[in-house]
Amino acid sequence: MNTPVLALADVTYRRERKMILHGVSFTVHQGEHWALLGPNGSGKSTVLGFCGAVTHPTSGTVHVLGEQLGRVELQALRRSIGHVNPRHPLTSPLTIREIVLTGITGTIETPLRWQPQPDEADRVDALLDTLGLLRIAEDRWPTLSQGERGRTLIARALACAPRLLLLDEPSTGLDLAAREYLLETIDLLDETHSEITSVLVTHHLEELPRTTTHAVLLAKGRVVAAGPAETVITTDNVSTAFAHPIEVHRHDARWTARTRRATRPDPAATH
Ligand SMILES: Nc1ncnc2c1ncn2[C@@H]1O[C@H](COP(=O)(O)OP(=O)(O)OP(=O)(O)O)[C@@H](O)[C@H]1O
Repeated sequence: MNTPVLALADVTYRRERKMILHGVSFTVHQGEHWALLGPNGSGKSTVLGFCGAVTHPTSGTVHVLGEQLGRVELQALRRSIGHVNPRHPLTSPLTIREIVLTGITGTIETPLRWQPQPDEADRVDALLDTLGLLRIAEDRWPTLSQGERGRTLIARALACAPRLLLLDEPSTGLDLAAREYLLETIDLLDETHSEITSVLVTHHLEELPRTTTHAVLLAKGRVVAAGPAETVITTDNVSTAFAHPIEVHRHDARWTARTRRATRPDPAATH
């Protein structure tokens, strides 16, 4: 078996005397698409911080792209990781094309006097095309819809040709049509960038792309279940994680969740 893309083994994380993660373990292999699920405060962002080589665990081990955190220069490792953060801290009114180019420089703004090489410009154009942004490539960030911003940030994350793509609640703030377009775009990456491994964080099962292969369900800093999506995202596991009776359904590779209603006597039934 190939070296895992991510391997968390018995990871704990403590901040200001508070235990945030208690023995989290899961392993991600190349080409898999993982979802990190759980209620508010369950530890999803903290786990994503390890996946992105941003934070070190308090104990346990984290291997990212074969390197153990704590024994490797994080900056170098991060160059192989594309991170889609909906709170992208851009302040200047860059165009979509300029923003995607900052994925190559690894910066938020365009570096002074930096010009892309012809092959880099071509790569960015190809990404703009894949993500349906070529026609509006000169539109500027402040004028973009949330959906256009989401797709721009995915193109930016892919510009450095990453091996691992992290998507932190990419559907936040999107209307129904924009969410569906974004999810279709993420599904398309399974064809256009089949070598990429991804981890997507969300609270909502409806926001899981069809191409999701695996999931980790967290609650209060512990793993409720981890593994193939269809064995993890079940009525029982989701109800346990969210401490609420939730009924989970899967149809056409998409998930839905709603409160499980107590069975009431059928008034039409005869006794
Ligand atoms: N630096 C910190 N200091 C103290 N507590 C922290 C720190 N970072 C996170 N926490 C706490 O750790 C817990 C897990 O936080 P985390 O942001 O990882 O959860 P989450 O599942 O991503 O939540 P949400 O869905 O609300 O974004 C929360 O209770 C949070 O308040």
